[in-house]
Amino acid sequence: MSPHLATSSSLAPCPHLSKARPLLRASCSTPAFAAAPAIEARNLSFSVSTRPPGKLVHILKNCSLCVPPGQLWMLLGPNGCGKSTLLKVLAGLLNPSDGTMHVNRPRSFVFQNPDHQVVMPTVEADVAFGLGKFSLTLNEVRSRVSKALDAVGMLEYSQRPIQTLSGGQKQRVAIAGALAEACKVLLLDELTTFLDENDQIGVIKAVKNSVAGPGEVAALWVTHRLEELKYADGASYMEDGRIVMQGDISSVSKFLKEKQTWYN
Ligand SMILES: Nc1ncnc2c1ncn2[C@@H]1O[C@H](COP(=O)(O)OP(=O)(O)OP(=O)(O)O)[C@@H](O)[C@H]1O
Repeated sequence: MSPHLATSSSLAPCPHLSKARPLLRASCSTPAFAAAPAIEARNLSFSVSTRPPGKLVHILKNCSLCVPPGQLWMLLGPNGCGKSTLLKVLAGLLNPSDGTMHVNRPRSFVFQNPDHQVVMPTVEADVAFGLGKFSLTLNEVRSRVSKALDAVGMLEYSQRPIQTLSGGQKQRVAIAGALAEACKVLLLDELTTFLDENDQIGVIKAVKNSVAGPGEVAALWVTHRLEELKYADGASYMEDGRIVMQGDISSVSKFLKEKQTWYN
């Protein structure tokens, strides 16, 4: 399942963005995106064919987005609008039916349920788990594990049994595992859904710290929670399979506030 790779570095503006709405600042052709984007999608569509009578269901419709390296972007939208599907397409877990994309490698997908991503008995062993495929010395493994755990604020937990961790701490260990493998893109699917407020903030801060580090990591974070928007560098808002608005946080927040006013 290899995704289509785009060769161009510019993004066409989203065709579904109303001209009356705030400026689309996620276009890779704007000066803010002078660096090559870490994630670039152009007019991605994804459809599935249902069982008899074989109707084609269009889940993603011409989605374009752009995330620069070293930034955290959020993907927002109501239930069922296609956020997780878009993330899975970007992760290479689903093949788009149309459109092109480029995602820096290695890329890591972190799932919603914290218990689905930790596999080893201790924190340190879990973060080191994926490093077996590289030819690293023991010292190199230790160094990568320590740096990754430090980035997510979990260094002091390195010897802890995994089952003693909270959900958010498990998420942070999963992110550390990706960082230890020098991942360039983190695709994060509603990580905070099952977490209490403390754990939620701990995970967001861990992701912020990961993208702020020297590795030029980019993160795309799917969420329902508007209060998480303030931690992001930018956001895309989806409805019914389309990205209808994207840009910096103040533009997206203003757009969402106006939208609430329209509905109330
Ligand atoms: N394999 C599939 N076959 C049919 N419909 C699907 C399939 N996968 C997803 N869908 C539908 O596509 C839509 C988008 O699903 P998706 O999980 O991407 O939305 P979402 O925005 O992440 O939702 P939520 O916020 O509730 O997690 C939903 O209506 C879902 O039922």
